[in-house]
Amino acid sequence: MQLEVEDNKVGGTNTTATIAPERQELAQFPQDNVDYYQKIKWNGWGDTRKFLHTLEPSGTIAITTPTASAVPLPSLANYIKKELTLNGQTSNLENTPSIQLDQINIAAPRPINPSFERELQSIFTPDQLKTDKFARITHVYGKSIRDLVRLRIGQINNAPDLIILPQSHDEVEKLMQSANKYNVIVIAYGGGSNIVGACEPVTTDRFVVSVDMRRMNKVLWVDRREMTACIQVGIMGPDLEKELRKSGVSLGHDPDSFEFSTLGGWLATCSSGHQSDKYGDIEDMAVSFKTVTPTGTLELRNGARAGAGINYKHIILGSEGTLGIITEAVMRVHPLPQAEEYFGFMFPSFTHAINALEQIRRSDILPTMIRIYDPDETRLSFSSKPSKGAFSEFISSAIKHVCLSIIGFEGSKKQVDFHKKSVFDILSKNGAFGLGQSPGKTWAEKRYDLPYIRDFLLNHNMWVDVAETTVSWSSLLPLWKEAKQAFNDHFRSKGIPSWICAHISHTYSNGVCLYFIFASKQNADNEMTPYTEGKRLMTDIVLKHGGAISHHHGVGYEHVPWMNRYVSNGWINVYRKIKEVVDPKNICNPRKLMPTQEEENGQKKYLFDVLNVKQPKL
Ligand SMILES: Cc1cc2nc3c(=O)[nH]c(=O)nc-3n(C[C@H](O)[C@H](O)[C@H](O)COP(=O)(O)OP(=O)(O)OC[C@H]3O[C@@H](n4cnc5c(N)ncnc54)[C@H](O)[C@@H]3O)c2cc1C
Repeated sequence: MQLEVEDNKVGGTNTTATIAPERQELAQFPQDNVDYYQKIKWNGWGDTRKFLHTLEPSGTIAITTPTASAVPLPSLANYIKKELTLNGQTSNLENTPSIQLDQINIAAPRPINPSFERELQSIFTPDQLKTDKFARITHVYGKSIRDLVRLRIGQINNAPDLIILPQSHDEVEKLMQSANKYNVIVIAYGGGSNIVGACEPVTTDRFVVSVDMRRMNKVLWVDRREMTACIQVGIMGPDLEKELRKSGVSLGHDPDSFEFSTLGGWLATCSSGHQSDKYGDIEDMAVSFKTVTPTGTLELRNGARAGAGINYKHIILGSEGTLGIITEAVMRVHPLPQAEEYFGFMFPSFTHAINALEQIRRSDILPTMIRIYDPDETRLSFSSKPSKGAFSEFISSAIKHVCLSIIGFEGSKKQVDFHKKSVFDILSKNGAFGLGQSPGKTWAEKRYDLPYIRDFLLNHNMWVDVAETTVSWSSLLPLWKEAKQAFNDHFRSKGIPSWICAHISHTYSNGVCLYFIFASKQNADNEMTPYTEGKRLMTDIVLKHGGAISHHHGVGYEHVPWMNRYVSNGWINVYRKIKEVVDPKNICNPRKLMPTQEEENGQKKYLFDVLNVKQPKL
């Protein structure tokens, strides 16, 4: 490594001159002249090269990866058939393939204002401005079930007119000034991994630019004394960690979408990663950042904390691109852990597991991460394994109540040993049975793989979605029970099979993140109603139990109809006033995050209700 270290800082500000050769190479993205949006599945989750679940002629589901072809998952097909069953009948796995890209027609871009076009040409090189069909299709949606269904049937009504790939803060500033002058809508696009409709253009009357941030991918400096790093926020999770690790530090933010999301997206949606119990959620890691708004750039001071009025960073965190575009951020980092140990445990029931979790929280000696799966998710977890081990088979078929838990520890060896002892004592007092490090290791290796199953389900006439919330310890079990019962009752009473499971993935002194995954089959009319009904039901139940609309997925337009039940009107008005001041023409990602006045008065329908109500056959 040839890093230049001066005043505890590695690298220089806004320059690549002092950056090591390997970092310079990364800084010149795209290294292979291929932008990220070209490498990611346009109609599904993840990297086109990484994973494919296929149904073999034998009826077994197999998984194909770049290194191994068709590894069978012997229990998964049976699990899906059995669990998505009604009245004892076994569900079949019908084929419902996606449309091909070349079969999709989209409307031509709206005419561009010639003066705006001239200004763009003076700011950007031609390679940074894209209007081709592929670029427009890959920037219209995120990765929600509605998004994927619309892509798979070729329903693209409102693609952005132009995609811009800025490479510096200055370019974003010039773009924003120009867009504001010509009343052009600007939507920041990170990894596009949101599942709440947060990046979708939803107005039809103005020219729309999607600002793909992923070429802004440099770590500008690392300060090992203050343990902070200044980073361009278009960087994707793996590139960020790779760069930080060269300086012996890590951010410690590891969402399930880590491989395909950006630092800017994390900040703009208040994201949370697996290890939040130790390193905090993204808001705890963010020290300061620059936000380019239509009326100027908002900057924050660095520093450990300040009791000097409102904490301004919280006005931008979670604002989902509606107030401006974040370009660079100073983040807290931590030294690379000396020891990383992950373990599997089995609890006799979900209640035993929750009791243990609460006692661990109260002890203040926390693991880095702890995940508890309810019995349904435990069975899914065992049935999605490649090998048909006797133990896995036994668990996935016979056991009704046990719950798998994955518990991880990171830090110095001494710290890990100390934490392990305290946590293991609590676990054994609550009836947990140790499975050793093997399930923990498997979880750590495969932790980004589960979402690929969604593409398989869509290929076979099923849909799957998630709902997550932060709920108090006292409402946790009542919410879990009611949501599962109500979801299954709702669908089964209509003759539609359904399946729902849950896990707990982040803990706080006054609550936890409870995360549901639910699935059903398309109904006979092949419309989106089952999905919207399921989503509405789950969100209503979450609010009834005092849960947050979202612990980490954000609002977009999917959660807007519930916002005035979640925050008071006073706060909605405060947000609207801020928006009027920083974005008077409403060019930044309109109709997201908060209800408009017309939606609130009932003069306009919520996008949740009007977008995509009826779907043709998949
Ligand atoms: C399979 C799967 C698993 C997931 N797991 C997690 C998880 O564990 N934890 C979690 O927190 N989330 C998770 N998510 C949700 C999603 O990954 C997060 O919301 C993530 O933070 C979005 O980042 P992104 O870069 O993809 O942003 P995008 O989806 O591109 O954008 C999200 C919003 O942020 C805005 N935005 C993006 N970049 C900027 C910027 N530079 N300035 C201003 N606004 C910006 C966009 O306009 C949009 O409103 C998951 C999603 C999927 C599909």
